[in-house]
Amino acid sequence: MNFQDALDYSSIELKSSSNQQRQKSEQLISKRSSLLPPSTSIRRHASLAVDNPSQQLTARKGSSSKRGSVAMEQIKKIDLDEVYSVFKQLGTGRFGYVKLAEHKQSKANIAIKFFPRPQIKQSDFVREYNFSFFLSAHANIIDTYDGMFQTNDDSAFFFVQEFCPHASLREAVEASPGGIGETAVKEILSKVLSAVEFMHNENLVHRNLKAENILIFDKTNYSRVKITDFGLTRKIDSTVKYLEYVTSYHAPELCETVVNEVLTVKYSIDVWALAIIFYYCLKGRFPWQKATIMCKPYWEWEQWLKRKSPSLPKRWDAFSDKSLKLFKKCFTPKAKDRWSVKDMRKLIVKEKLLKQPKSENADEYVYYPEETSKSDKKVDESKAPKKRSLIQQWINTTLNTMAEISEQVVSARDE
Ligand SMILES: Nc1ncnc2c1ncn2[C@@H]1O[C@H](COP(=O)(O)OP(=O)(O)OP(=O)(O)O)[C@@H](O)[C@H]1O
Repeated sequence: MNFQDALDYSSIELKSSSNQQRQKSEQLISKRSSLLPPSTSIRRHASLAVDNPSQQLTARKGSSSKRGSVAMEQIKKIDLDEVYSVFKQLGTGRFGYVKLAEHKQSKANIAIKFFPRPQIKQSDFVREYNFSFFLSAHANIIDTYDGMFQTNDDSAFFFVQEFCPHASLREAVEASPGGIGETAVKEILSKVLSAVEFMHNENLVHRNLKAENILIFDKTNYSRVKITDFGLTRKIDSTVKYLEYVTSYHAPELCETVVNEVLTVKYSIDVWALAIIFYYCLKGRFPWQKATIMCKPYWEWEQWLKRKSPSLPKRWDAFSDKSLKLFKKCFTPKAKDRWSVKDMRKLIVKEKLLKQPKSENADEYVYYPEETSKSDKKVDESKAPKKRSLIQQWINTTLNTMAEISEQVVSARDE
């Protein structure tokens, strides 16, 4: 079996045509991966990855034992240029950068994820490697090859992954500003949800699901789609510090940044991010910048959800009733009431997602001012008092919140 065969082999498991085979593969995978490592474990047979990635990948897929030693030990040093020809940068993030490289011996293209030292702690690198390696058993999770290394000059830790020759979901959506369409969404999301469901079954929460971390290997029919980046992955119910930044993917409970406080990790964090990805793929934009009442589109959604506002904002118009049901169940501020990934998958696979094919003008906003034609004006005038009162409500709520915050700041200062 050559390297490419080994890669293909890795993706056969959940892609077999019959359901029976698929169930069998799922059982096999879940049996193998119930041996997830403790967060600081280290594997001992690191040199294999450098010698021959195809052999070690095949070995890993066939291996029944995956748990390594728990002790921290010296990570093997490698002369990078001896083993790999390192080419262009594929991407960069907060924790490191990913480069395209060729494994000299097998001539296979691979991706190397670097973690610069001393900024990145060894324990963080080891944890990410372990999660990445052990989760690779799933067909919709990036393959990580066996072995943790550091460069000879001590400048970085690194591990090796399969290379995705195409772009991430983010680039795919950016290339289709009105959304990538219902068929593509079903294909992509069913695979992403299958991968996340697998993680949740293993009591793990990804915590960094976003379009950039969904890699598309096949742009024509989206048959190979994989999730990546397990740097923030944690066990369910573990406690973590609040992140220092907030993005459009973050649930409301993550946006209430409280300095020095900790947060308990829950599956509902992933569920919220997946619903954002679902919206983003279908519409080509995010529903809001941040899930806080200071952000008007989010505030409007919450008002509608709490039945304080009778009308759903226009930007939700294109979605079918079933999609709206999904949003109601996933975009609820009460984290414990949110749907599971399994519920999401069932609905997305089975149901109609959009009301009708998107027309160019169907989309209102989020960040653009709305243009009203003369014929629309009549209708708008009749609705004007309601709209004004909603805006007034929003202003009042925002002002009240700001007043509360400044009171807290003043009392904290006085103390
Ligand atoms: N195997 C791969 N093949 C091709 N491109 C990749 C691969 N792995 C990562 N990338 C690209 O590199 C980017 C950064 O990788 P990754 O998300 O793993 O880094 P990170 O530092 O953990 O990022 P973040 O700040 O999001 O946590 C990805 O968004 C993706 O576009």
